[in-house]
Amino acid sequence: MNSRQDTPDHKFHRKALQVKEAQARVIEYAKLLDGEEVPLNQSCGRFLAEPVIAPHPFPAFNRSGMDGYALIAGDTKDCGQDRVVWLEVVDDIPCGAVPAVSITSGTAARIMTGAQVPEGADTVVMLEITETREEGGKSFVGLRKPQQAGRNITQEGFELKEGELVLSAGWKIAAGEIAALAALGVHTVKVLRRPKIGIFATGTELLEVDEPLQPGKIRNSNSPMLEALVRETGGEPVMLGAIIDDLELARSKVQMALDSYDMVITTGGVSVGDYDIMGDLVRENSGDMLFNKVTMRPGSVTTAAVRGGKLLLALSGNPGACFVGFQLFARPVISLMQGATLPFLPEWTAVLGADYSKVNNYTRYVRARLEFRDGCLYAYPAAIDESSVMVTIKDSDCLIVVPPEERGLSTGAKVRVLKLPGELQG
Ligand SMILES: Nc1nc2c(c(=O)[nH]1)N[C@H]1C(S)=C(S)[C@@H](COP(=O)(O)OP(=O)(O)OC[C@H]3O[C@@H](n4cnc5c(N)ncnc54)[C@H](O)[C@@H]3O)O[C@H]1N2
Ligand code: MOO
Ligand SMILES: [Mg+2]
Repeated sequence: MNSRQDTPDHKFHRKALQVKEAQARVIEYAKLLDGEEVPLNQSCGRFLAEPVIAPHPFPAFNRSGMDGYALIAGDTKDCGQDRVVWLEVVDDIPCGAVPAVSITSGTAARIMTGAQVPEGADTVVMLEITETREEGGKSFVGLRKPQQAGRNITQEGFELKEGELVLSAGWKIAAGEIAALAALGVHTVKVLRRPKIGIFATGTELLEVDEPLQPGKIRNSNSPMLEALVRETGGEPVMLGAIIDDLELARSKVQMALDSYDMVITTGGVSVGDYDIMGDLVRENSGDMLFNKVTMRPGSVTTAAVRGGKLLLALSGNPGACFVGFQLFARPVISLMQGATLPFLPEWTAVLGADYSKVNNYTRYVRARLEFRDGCLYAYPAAIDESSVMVTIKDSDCLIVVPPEERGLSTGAKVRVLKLPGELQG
């Protein structure tokens, strides 16, 4: 293990990358995963592995939009307030039935909303403007107003033609997509596999969440946070626990995780301290290293490496830095692996709701709360947002991007914000 005496100089000399450049380096390793069939009711939030083509028109038949009578509009041209035209009712078509006969001049069919319009009929007249009579064992429908052809009928294929592209590959499935797939009889869907993300923490100070507090120790809050973040991003977290600050242990854990999973995320031990073993581990095989410093705060020590084509993202142990590091680097990779086309956090413009005075030579990602007021979006920076602070992560729905060396920002300033996933808190 390192001691202060034998700390090599190069440990301190890190080349800092801009966030955009660091993101470009990691997303190169976001390889698209293979597809898998899932039942339709489990496909929400997944990305299609292949396009969906309509196997039949939708609707599949000319559909009545009203409860009424299907008839030929031309038959009603001589109608008037005092001139009722009577048509013989030759069929009764509830939803789900197939018309028994075609409509010819002088006849009509009683029909319900959603039922198949019979051949020959070119309009449906709603019940409310009709009258009926029985005569000689026959039913008749009477009309006092001329009707237009084409009314209250949805043509076959109005929404989708047979063979039409319904959803392209890479499309994210939500409720509307599920409705379309269900209507077309697509009961299993080929989606891209969820990436398996191995997660472990390093730190001799770490206790399990269910352990009683001990002097000098803290509970491992980053691992469960990362687990939730991976899940939120559509990945499948694989929890590999926490290890003490031991280089040998970390090395074998990283190797095992990279062999088994699509990507590995660690937290802790990436700075220059005596026990920052993850930093050492990545540096010892420096050919694999993508970066170990980024011009951002929090998370300047965020480190990434590639081994066997797989990405190892070593995030800081400081909770704020761990969170921001995930959002900027892990999220786009996990999203791209599933076929997402917009993998980065959406960028919005907001008005700063309170002064922000911290100045930095790196870009700052400030946790903030968004609020819509009078048609305007305001961003309120968290009262405490240091890298080591955990408690205000829960209060934030965005990260304000404060450019480097900005001389402090005043209330009312226009700011760029990265919108975090989820609803705005009330
Ligand atoms: N001499 C220097 N010291 C530090 C520098 C520097 O440039 N020179 N950078 C600072 C910055 S910036 C950060 S950020 C931190 C990064 O620390 P590490 O990533 O090496 O993380 P640790 O040393 O392991 O822990 C830092 C902090 O976070 C707590 N921690 C760690 N793991 C967890 C976890 N799983 N759950 C909750 N909290 C965790 C840990 O106890 C420490 O308090 O370094 C600065 N130092
Ligand atoms: O990495 Mo540290 O979070 O820049 O403060
Ligand atoms: Mg450290």
